[in-house]
Amino acid sequence: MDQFVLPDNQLLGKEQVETEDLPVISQRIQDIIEVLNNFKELGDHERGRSAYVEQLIKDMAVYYGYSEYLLEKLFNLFSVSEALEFFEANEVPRPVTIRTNTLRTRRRDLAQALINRGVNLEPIGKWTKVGLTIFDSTVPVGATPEYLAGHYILQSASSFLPVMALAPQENEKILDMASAPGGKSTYIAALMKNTGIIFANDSNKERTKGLVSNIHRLGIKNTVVCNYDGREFPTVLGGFDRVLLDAPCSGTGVISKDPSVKINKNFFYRLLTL
Ligand SMILES: C[S@@+](CC[C@H](N)C(=O)[O-])C[C@H]1O[C@@H](n2cnc3c(N)ncnc32)[C@H](O)[C@@H]1O
Repeated sequence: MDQFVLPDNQLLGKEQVETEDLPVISQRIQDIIEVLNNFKELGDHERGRSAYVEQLIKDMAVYYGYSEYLLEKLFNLFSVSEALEFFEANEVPRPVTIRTNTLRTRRRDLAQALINRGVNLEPIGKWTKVGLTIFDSTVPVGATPEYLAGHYILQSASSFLPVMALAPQENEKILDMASAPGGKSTYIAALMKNTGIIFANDSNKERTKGLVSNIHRLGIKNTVVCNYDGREFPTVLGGFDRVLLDAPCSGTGVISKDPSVKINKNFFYRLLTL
């Protein structure tokens, strides 16, 4: 690499006023990453590594549209190249995925029924026997007769994992402490084959409406919906075999669906008080 020189403040001011020239910024991001990966040989030791990181955060904030606040948090979590991969991945839309409701049908039968309706799909991967990825469709997947009959639920593949880790067993007593709209509770119910009992709780009454509607649509009979602040549970009811806590999150996992998370600082502050 030719010697890369960090821009001074005068040049930066000019750049911002004139254009916010994205190709220039993109090139500088690449250059700074290269310098940071081999700072000993390529870096300006007088200005130090932190000057490069500071500039990188500023450039990435402009290029990818994040607040500098969130970028700093992410840089504390990831290495520079991991952070770059994360930002790039968030620019690519995630495929729609669905989970077969095994209380109503088998994945093979569901796949065939949807293919017959013009849905282009395939199994998500070897790690799940219930998930399907939808590539495209001539019909709205949230309104097919199979959907309305509860043969599947639209659910991100990553949200199957906490339930798989919970590994609920038939006839157990399980608490899902923050459960609305019920993607995970209803998967737990399916794995328990509608036996035992699930307490599907959420502190937000309005959100429990969606939960109740999913429970009805998917034919679940082993679930009691309740509306407490999860922290009250030890005094409400106990003796659970397993407890799932899917607490409110920062939303950074759904940036590709909801780019407003990139600049939503308040949400982070609220999480700090949980
Ligand atoms: C990530 S969402 C849950 C998603 C759900 N587990 C699913 O798979 O569909 C977090 C939920 O926590 C609920 N929540 C927030 N604070 C809570 C509290 N103190 N007690 C119980 N639920 C709470 C929110 O209303 C929200 O529905």
